[in-house]
Order: sequence, then structure tokens, then C-alpha cells
Amino acid sequence: MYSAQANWRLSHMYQHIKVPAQGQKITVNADNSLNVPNEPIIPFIEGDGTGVDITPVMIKVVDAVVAKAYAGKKKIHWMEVFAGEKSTKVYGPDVWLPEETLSAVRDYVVSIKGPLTTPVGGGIRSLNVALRQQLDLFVCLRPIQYFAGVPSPVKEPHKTNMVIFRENSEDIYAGIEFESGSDKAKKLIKFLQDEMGVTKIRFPETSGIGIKPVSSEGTERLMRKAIQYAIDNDKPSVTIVHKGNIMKFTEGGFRDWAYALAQTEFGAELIDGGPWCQFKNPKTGKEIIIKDVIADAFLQQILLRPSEYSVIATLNLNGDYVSDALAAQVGGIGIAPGANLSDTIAMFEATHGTAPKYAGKDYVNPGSLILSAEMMLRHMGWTEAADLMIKSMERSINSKKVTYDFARLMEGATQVSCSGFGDVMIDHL
Ligand SMILES: NC(=O)C1=CN([C@@H]2O[C@H](COP(=O)(O)OP(=O)(O)OC[C@H]3O[C@@H](n4cnc5c(N)ncnc54)[C@H](OP(=O)(O)O)[C@@H]3O)[C@@H](O)[C@H]2O)C=CC1
Ligand SMILES: O=C(O)CCC(=O)C(=O)O
Ligand SMILES: [Mg+2]
Repeated sequence: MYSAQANWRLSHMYQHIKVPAQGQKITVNADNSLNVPNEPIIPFIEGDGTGVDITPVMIKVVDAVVAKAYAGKKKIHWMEVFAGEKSTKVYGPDVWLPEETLSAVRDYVVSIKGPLTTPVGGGIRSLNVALRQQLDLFVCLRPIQYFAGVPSPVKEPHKTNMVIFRENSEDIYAGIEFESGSDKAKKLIKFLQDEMGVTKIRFPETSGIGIKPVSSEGTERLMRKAIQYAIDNDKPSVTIVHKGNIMKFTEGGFRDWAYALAQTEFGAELIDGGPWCQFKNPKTGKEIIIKDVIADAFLQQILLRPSEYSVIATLNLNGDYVSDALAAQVGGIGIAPGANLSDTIAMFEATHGTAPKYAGKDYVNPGSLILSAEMMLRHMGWTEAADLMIKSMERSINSKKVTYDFARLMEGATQVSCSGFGDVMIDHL
């Protein structure tokens, strides 16, 4: 068990991270279950842009929810760790993702982060992607849930109820790219032409080149999690979303490996000769159908027939697009939570980015990060607190005291600030 003395020692292992004097680490058992003390230390990254607005509100709401749910017997001790622009201020101009942030997130097992900026075109590569890759957080889990009363552009938003399992470690996000005109791009294009018989690069002199690795191992570990989630949560189907007609050996491979895993590991049997297959949920006896759909068709079907889809397993880029599109159907990315998961480490974060035009204005919806914290509490087994948070979110939306994104579409709403919405949630506990 950790003591204040042990925390003091840990603090001195870090250059800038201050370990709270109170609280203990969450630890992982041999079967990957968690030991969560009553007073865990949770690292958080404030985030760039609107991170400065939403992160303190999330912390205030979580603290109030936990205090209420457990009458003061449980408490989170927050430990700030750094990434992005704040890191460059604390550690020096070129330090965007310090090694000690990675080790703290790894060591303390459960963490939460605000959004981090990635410049378009040149500049640093995504720190969000770097965190996922370096910690091998291979699942990006994004539930899409409708809260009654939230303004939506569709007529029947309650029919959209999906959970996205986005592969988080491969695909074009691996960052293997070579700039147009660079020596490396020229060398690679020459290799493709001379050694690989490639004749279809339309403008070889001016092409940038990107590489899209997709593996059977990467697909299988993602699909295994998606199917297990369907089993544990009594879901009727898992849909593999891909563009395998065009990208045959990457997205097509993903589809084939995902189907194969359902058959070999879960005993799924072909329906009418396949490729769809099904197996009985060992926990409920109900059938779970494994099916697939090509990504462009999927994007129209989620609008036209959303109730036909439940758990979604997809690749990194598709998952990025699909998560914002589905979030829009249930009210937008102001209320879209998420988690990045490995078998042991969990880092929670909103689906949206830094929304720079609103940074520091106490304006945006903190709902996505608050609901990401709700996922975190549930992951820790603090179900009473998580349930209370959902109730408070429902009651707050029902009160129509909401941030600008909802207020502009909601009749009779009172617009409140980002921190104001946090206070509304605390009032409704
Ligand atoms: N995981 C992460 O950290 C992510 C980081 N990013 C990064 O964020 C930066 C900005 O990206 P951008 O494409 O503008 O996308 P953003 O998600 O930051 O913002 C796009 C729009 O979404 C709406 N929005 C975003 N956050 C909220 C919120 N909390 N409440 C209500 N509405 C919200 C706003 O819409 P409106 O204008 O209608 O008010 C905003 O203009 C980029 O550098 C990008 O790389 C992007 C996504 C994820
Ligand atoms: O890393 C980024 O800047 C963007 C990532 C993103 O859009 C996402 O993960 O949804
Ligand atoms: Mg995105």
C-alpha cells in the first residue's frame, strides 16, 4: 500500500510532475482486473485550446459526483501531467510529450486528457496519436448515446445507439508519409516503379506518399474486444466497417481477419453461405450477428436505418470520420465521450478537438469530457458515481440550462457558460 512517504519518493523521480501527498496508485492484477483504492491518484492532461475551459469543469463535477455517491468515503487525487503547448512551457520549447508523462500514464494505469492541437500540413505529428501508439492503446472506444431533449438534426435520434471500436494503432495514422519532392518520396516512388512494377502513380514527380499498414494481429485484437463487448453488454450485432472493395489487402484484410476471428475464437457459423455469421451469446443465449458493410454505404445507412447497427468495428481513419458523424446525429461533438484502451492501461478523452476559436472563453460544452470521466468511473468499478453522473446529465439537459451548441437549437433554453453547465450538473446531483 502506498504511503505519503512513498508518494514523496515518487515525486522525486519526476522532473515536473508533482505526485499528490495523499492517495494511492491503481494497480493491475494478473487477470488484467484493477485494484482501485478508495483514494486513487489519477493523472490528467489539461489539453490545448478549450482544454483550459473544460478540464477544470470536468474535475469539479467528478469530485462532486464522487463525494455525493460515496458520502466522502472515496476521493480522487488529481495529478497533472503535461503534453502539448503547456508541456513546452513547463519543459522547454521543443518538449511536446515528455517521457515522464508517458511513464506516469503507464504507471498510474487510468488517466484522462483534454484535446491536443495538431497543425495541418507541416509541424509536429499528432500527440494524441503518439500517446495511443506509444502506450499501445489499441482500442478507441466511442459510445454514441442519445440523451432525451438534446437537439438533433435527425427525426428519431433515440434510434442511434452504437458503440464504435476504432482500431487505434495502425492504418494511415501510423504516420509513414513522405513529402512531395523530398528525397525519400522520390526514392520510394522509384523503388515502387523499378522494383515493384507500379505504373499507376499518376503524377510521380509531384506525389506525396503515405503508407497504410493493417495487420492480422492488429485487426484480431480489436475485433476480439468488440465481440467481447457485445457479449458482456447483450448487444445483437457487430458490424465490420471497411473499404475493402478498393483497398483489398488492408481494409479487405481487416474484414476477412475480423470474420475469421469471430469463427475461430467465438464459434460463429456462416449464415446462408456467409460472409455474415452468427453465434449464441454464452451469457444470454441470444444470437449475435457478425456482419460487414462498406464504409460509404455505412455513412448513409446510419442516417437512414441507424437501429440496424449496434457495435461497430472499424479501422483508424474510418473510425475517426464515423465517430464525428454519429456524434452529430445525437447532438454533436459537445457530448461525445471516448476512451483509449489497451488490455491494462486506459486513457479517457473526448471525441472533439481543441476548438481554438473558443479557447479560454468559458464557452464550450464540457459534456464530452464529463461523459469521458463517466466512462472512467465505470471502468474503475465506481458504478454508483457513474450512474449518478448520467442522471445529473439527463436532469441538466432537461432543465434546458445548456451551453451554446445546444441552446442555439433548443426552444426555450437558457444559455450557460462552460463552467455554468458544470454548476448546473452539480445542482442536479
Ligand atoms: N483527441 C484530440 O485531442 C483531438 C484533437 N483535434 C485537434 O483539434 C484541433 C481543432 O480541430 P477542429 O477540426 O477544429 O475540430 P474541433 O473538434 O476542435 O472543433 C470543430 C467544431 O466542433 C464544435 N466543438 C468542438 N468542441 C466542442 C465543445 N466542447 N462543445 C461544443 N462544440 C464543440 C465547434 O463547432 P461550432 O463551430 O459549430 O461551434 C467547433 O468549431 C486540430 O488541431 C485537431 O487536430 C481534433 C480532434 C480530436
Ligand atoms: O490527433 C488529432 O489531432 C486528431 C485526432 C482525432 O480527430 C481523433 O482522434 O478523433
Ligand atoms: Mg476525430
